[in-house]
Amino acid sequence: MKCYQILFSPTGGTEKVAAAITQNWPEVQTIDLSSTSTDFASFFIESGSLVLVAMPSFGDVAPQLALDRFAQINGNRAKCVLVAVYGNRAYGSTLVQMEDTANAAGFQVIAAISAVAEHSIIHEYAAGRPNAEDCKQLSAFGTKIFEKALSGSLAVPAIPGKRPYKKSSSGFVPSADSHCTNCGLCAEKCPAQAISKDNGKVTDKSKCISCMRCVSICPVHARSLNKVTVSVVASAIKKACSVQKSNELFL
Ligand SMILES: Cc1cc2nc3c(=O)[nH]c(=O)nc-3n(C[C@H](O)[C@H](O)[C@H](O)COP(=O)(O)O)c2cc1C
Repeated sequence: MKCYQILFSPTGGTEKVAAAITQNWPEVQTIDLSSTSTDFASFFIESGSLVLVAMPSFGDVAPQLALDRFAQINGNRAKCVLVAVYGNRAYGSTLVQMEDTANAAGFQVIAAISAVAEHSIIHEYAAGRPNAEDCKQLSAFGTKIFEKALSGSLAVPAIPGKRPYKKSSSGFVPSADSHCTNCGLCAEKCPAQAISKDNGKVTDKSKCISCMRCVSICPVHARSLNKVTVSVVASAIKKACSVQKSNELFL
């Protein structure tokens, strides 16, 4: 069985979760939804394949940019596993939104997972997750899913989440301080092409999806969110984030 992982992982948490789930799968080909140079409509997924699709939850929904790119891939009736990764607050409608997109793109959803990873804005929430215990559990989920795919079962899992879902919205636009050397890495790696290639201090607010990739990859740590905004958000979600959430498998 041919295996794929279709990933949107701006700061690496989603990628870690996906790696744990697919640990015992045969060779896995990666399709990176953060790429700005890929023609996603050109992918041909073989019908017998098993495809993992993983995205972070941003404000209870999936990042629209990632959904739009995923929607271009022709699922060709391949079996599909949806993974929503979140920072220990909540994942809301993320999985059902991914389910609707997967079905419309021609995939057959046979499983879904919600998994916790370090919060990419408030790093003290879910710090260090997925940890070794998470990875062991996620890998066991992956094995169960692989067995279901091998069995040929197309039973559709009951996936939690509200429809209709709210629109994804952002608003946290990172800025660069005087340490910025204008190296261009953030502009090159920004999934939304929101940062000027000529001047790293210029960000197009209408394009920025607040994914935090630029903050996480800046080699001189010149990029950050407004500290007051971060502390307001941290207080607002503190209660919801204080109870450690478990990873969930819907099979
Ligand atoms: C703009 C934004 C919104 C987020 N919204 C939520 C949320 O609603 N619930 C939650 O638990 N975590 C939320 N998070 C945390 C991410 O879902 C989590 O850190 C995820 O692991 C990030 O994936 P990545 O490391 O692959 O980028 C948010 C993060 C960002 C940047």
